[in-house]
Amino acid sequence: MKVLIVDDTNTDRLLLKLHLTKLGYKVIEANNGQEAIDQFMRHSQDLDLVLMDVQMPQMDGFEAVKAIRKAQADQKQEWIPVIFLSASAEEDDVEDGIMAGGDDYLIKPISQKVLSAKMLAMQRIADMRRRLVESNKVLEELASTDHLTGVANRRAFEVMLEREMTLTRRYGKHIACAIFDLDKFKNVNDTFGHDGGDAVLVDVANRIKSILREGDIIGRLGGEEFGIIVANILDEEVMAIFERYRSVINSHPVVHEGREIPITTSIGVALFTGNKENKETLLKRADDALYEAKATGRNKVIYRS
Ligand SMILES: Nc1nc2c(ncn2[C@@H]2O[C@H](COP(=O)(O)OP(=O)(O)OP(=O)(O)O)[C@@H](O)[C@H]2O)c(=O)[nH]1
Repeated sequence: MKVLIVDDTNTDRLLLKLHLTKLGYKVIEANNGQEAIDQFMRHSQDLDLVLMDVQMPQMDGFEAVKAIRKAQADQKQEWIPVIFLSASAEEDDVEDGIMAGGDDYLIKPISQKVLSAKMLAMQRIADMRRRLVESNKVLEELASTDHLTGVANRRAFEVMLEREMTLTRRYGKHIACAIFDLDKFKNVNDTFGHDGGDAVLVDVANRIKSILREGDIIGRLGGEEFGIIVANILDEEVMAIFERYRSVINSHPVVHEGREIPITTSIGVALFTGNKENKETLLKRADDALYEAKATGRNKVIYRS
């Protein structure tokens, strides 16, 4: 557990540090309110607890914690517990401390026994918080991943598309948004079973990933449909890039349980150049191009600039 000790009195700070280091905690220090804010911001990723003196010149502990809580909220950071340390045992001060964003309030001189017990309680909270952050990460990943192919699902793909469109509007580099739809996929399922169909979807996702440039994005939009975003693309490159994708998919059959499954895809592409268009209309243009590819024979790329 990593602890930030804030105290303007050197001896108090060093005694606390000595005690906590002996108990096995990692300690960082600050000797005034502003330094506490700076240290907090610098270490917020792995800090577990702040022990904050209240009476300090210039900026007192309450003010420092208020500023820390505000910065934390602005940057959507996790809550890190704060214990105030004060010589004042006034009830109003305890209340002010909690209102300022503290989680506990200890009265100086602090008994080592009480401090050790409080540290143990804070350790439990820190462990719980860490587990929560981990599970949130896993949940977030599950909520944004297609479970069959492991690529982004439609929701996550659309979020990334929106972000890429914002970047295009800001920096002017164009993006291509494409929809891939496997041809006659119903036949694949009918002939090779649902497992065969699933194996094709996984293989196709892997083939796309194998030639995806860094920074480009793949998602499964649903069924046998994938979305691709190619960033920083020039108008004259579009056809060659997507012909390459088409050929990596139809170059050789997918092998499932010893049987070969031939596969082709139709691709509709639309270019986004930073105009007022939104993601729905961009996807619609790609979808219209895809419809044209399907209607005019499949296994081809149709591009709408
Ligand atoms: N195996 C498998 N099949 C799926 C999955 N999701 C959708 N499908 C199937 O994909 C097929 C899509 O068929 P259609 O929309 O008729 O299109 P298609 O046969 O690919 O024909 P075209 O798109 O016109 O070339 C349906 O049979 C769906 O059941 C999936 O996760 N796994």
